Amino acid sequence: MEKIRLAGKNRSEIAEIVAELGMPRFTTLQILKWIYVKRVNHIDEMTDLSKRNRLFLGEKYEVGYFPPVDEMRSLDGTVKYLFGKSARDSVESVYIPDRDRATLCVSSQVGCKMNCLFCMTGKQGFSRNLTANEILNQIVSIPESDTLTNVVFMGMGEPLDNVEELMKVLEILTSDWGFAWSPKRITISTIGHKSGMIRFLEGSECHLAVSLHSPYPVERLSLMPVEKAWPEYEIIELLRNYDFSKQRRLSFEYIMFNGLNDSIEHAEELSKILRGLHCRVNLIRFHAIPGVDLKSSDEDAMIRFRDCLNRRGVICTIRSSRGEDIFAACGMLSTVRKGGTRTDILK
Ligand SMILES: C[S@@+](CC[C@H](N)C(=O)[O-])C[C@H]1O[C@@H](n2cnc3c(N)ncnc32)[C@H](O)[C@@H]1O
Ligand code: SF4
Repeated sequence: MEKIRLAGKNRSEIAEIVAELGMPRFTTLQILKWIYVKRVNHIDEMTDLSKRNRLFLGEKYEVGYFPPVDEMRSLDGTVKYLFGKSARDSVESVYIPDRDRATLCVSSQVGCKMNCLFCMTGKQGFSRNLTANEILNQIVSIPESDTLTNVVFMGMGEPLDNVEELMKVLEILTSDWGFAWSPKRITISTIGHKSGMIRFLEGSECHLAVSLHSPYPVERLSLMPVEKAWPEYEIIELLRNYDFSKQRRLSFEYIMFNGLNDSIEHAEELSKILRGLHCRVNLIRFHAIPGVDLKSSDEDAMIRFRDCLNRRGVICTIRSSRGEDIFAACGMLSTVRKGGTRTDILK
């Protein structure tokens, strides 16, 4: 029988297990420390639990961290890791070192329901949500885990479409019984999933990035079917109810498509719809994907767009592209290859 994984469980879930096994209440904090502070791999290593309790616990449970099954290293130091049991049920995470920062871009779903025109993950359709265990495992099980300064949910999937598991991971990362990280080290990127956004904004202090890509609803709809269910105007109005002027940061992601959304009129309209919001805009180069007839804007167009927004009082930066030689850049994560094996996945 497969054992239940302890990693990914929050304080109240561990307390329930402790009660179920008739262990003393203080064991909850001991177990949490072993899983999230010491990050041991085996229950046997939890040496301040009695031998009998370790035995009891080990009958049904395991710690549940597991290493990546493959990796690919870029010339610029970026590393792409693959997690999962089979080619069709895998996800990728990307480790991005940059001077004094080391960021991990994590996945939240196998595939995605949202079907954005320009996204490789969207093309593969939706398979399933990752569990809190599988999300957290990406952060703990890479060799560089101890050096991480930031985590961004910008890998495969829509994190707010898996909001309950996401919230559990955020609780573990930011609680003093867990990793005790500041929420400022964590950014969630969303297509603008309205109900998930409300849950996230009310229940955490982490940063939010919203993928916008056009200030014009009809144009956005042609790129992102989600515009129909959750129009950008509604999302922006919703965001006006929250305070982003202090610790918590709000940003908008904007992929620059040549001749489509990169004109000065677009920049002007964008500055209008964001007026009064404490936010910044990140411009992203489009990474071409097979079968999609869109091109990235060139450097000059991006600089013009950025400067126009900055002149209008909207802080705007151009995001540097990393790991392109190993297809680890934004939106290029997709492990599914028809009939592929795990070894061809990373070729
Ligand atoms: C892969 S998504 C995951 C998070 C979430 N689902 C979202 O859309 O914000 C992370 C970011 O990558 C962007 N992206 C997707 N495909 C891309 C591509 N081919 N080139 C550049 N960025 C892309 C998305 O628009 C989004 O801003
Ligand atoms: S861009 Fe985000 S929401 Fe859209 S298909 Fe890709 S992962 Fe899903």
